[in-house]
Amino acid sequence: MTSSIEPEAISAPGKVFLAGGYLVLDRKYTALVFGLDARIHVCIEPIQTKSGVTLHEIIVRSPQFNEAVWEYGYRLTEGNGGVSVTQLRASHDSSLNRNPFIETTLAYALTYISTHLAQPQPQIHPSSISILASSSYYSNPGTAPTPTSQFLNFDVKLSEAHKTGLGSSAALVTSFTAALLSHYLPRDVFDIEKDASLAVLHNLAQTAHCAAQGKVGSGFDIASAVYGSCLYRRFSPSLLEKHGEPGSIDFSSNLRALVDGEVQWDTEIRKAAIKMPPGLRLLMCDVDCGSETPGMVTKVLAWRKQKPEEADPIWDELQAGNEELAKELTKLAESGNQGAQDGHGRIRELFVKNRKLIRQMSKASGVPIEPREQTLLLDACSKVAGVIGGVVPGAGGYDAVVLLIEDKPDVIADLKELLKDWKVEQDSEDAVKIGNVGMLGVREDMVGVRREDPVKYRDWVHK
Ligand SMILES: Nc1ncnc2c1ncn2[C@@H]1O[C@H](COP(=O)(O)OP(=O)(O)OP(=O)(O)O)[C@@H](O)[C@H]1O
Ligand SMILES: C[C@@](O)(CCOP(=O)(O)O)CC(=O)O
Repeated sequence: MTSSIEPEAISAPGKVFLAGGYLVLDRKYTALVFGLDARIHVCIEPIQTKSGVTLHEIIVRSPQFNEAVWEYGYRLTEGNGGVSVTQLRASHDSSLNRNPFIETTLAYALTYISTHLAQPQPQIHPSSISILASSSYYSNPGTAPTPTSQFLNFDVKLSEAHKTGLGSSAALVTSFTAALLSHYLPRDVFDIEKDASLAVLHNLAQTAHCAAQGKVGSGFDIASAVYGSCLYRRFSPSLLEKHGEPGSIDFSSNLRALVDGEVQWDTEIRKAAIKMPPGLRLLMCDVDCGSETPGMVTKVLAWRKQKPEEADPIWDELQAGNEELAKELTKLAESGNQGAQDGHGRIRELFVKNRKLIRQMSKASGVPIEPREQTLLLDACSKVAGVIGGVVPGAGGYDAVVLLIEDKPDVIADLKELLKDWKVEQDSEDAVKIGNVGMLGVREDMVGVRREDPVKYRDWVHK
């Protein structure tokens, strides 16, 4: 079998989590996730070596950031342990600047690839990989190298970039995995246009992301990076507890069985269950102030365990509200926005009701999911004509708000005017000074992972 010697490029979308944060960590509940038109692109091409020279090296670059180059050596391990990856130093005394998402994804994807190539010595040729991200993933100002450039140069190190919370690691792991599989496997084994290959991609990206992230998430962000907007029910966490690590005995065959679905995945991804009605759109506002998701998750789950009698009714009511919201949006979309005459009354009510439950959850758990500052912001935005409703997305906190609005320039202009001088009153005891509130240039996009034309990235790849 021969793999592609042509460059390949793949992109995957970011996400906004409209409903079901915290609930979705439990398989009894679901989440409503929209993919966004902010994407992470990965372009891969072979490194040409002089004849007779055998290199086992993969170079990864993120050319929008300073010092963002990671070089890896790779080798097949004994005991069916798959491919192990070692980061190489640029020089003897330079320190390692690690990127756990790239390193882990590389080891998992190369291991899976090696199981499909000629045994006992699968040939994986050296390659060079470039990562390019839409500017809305980061709030740092950037400059366009040319007037028509699709991407910005941020001129900071990746560690200094301010994330806007659109799920950069999930979009990266998904597009990176898809680019490696498309490049190293023949089309009849992996073809991103085919459903069976999407399932392989989902399972592999989910497994690698979970390993790199420390097994904290529900996986909704990988599901939407692969499939786009969807109603999501997570997989059982026990699925990802037994495969071992790269280099451990039988990792290779365990991973192959897991990814190919020999071990049954119980994830539910329903694309048809969510749609955006024509004439409406999502709009995201980035609040220049961060929150720590893992710490919030730990606290909310601890409270739920301790006080199920308080938490369970909130979980059940929120789930009912979330399901109805998905149904209303889909019904409206399928009717071509018929029924919008009442100003989307039922959808408005559902936003209000769900927010009330989220505030109850915040108060009872002591976690600032919709803190007062965000309540004030959401209330003010919701009063702007043409705004149907809004929520704190995902885990909530101080990071962002997402609004459902009529897709009209006037509505956006009025919101811009409101946010221009937005300030939080400082009279409450817990007042956290939320910074500037900016609008992110993103909206929902139903499309998941897709193939791109590598020519688009030529200037960045050969920078
Ligand atoms: N352009 C990029 N190039 C290389 N690595 C990146 C890039 N963007 C993100 N990453 C990797 O993803 C990590 C950020 O992932 P993390 O899960 O913390 O945030 P996120 O997915 O954007 O946010 P959230 O889960 O809040 O939506 C970075 O530390 C880096 O390892
Ligand atoms: C709290 C949680 O349910 C959602 C987190 O969403 P976000 O990363 O804040 O968009 C965690 C998860 O599902 O992984």
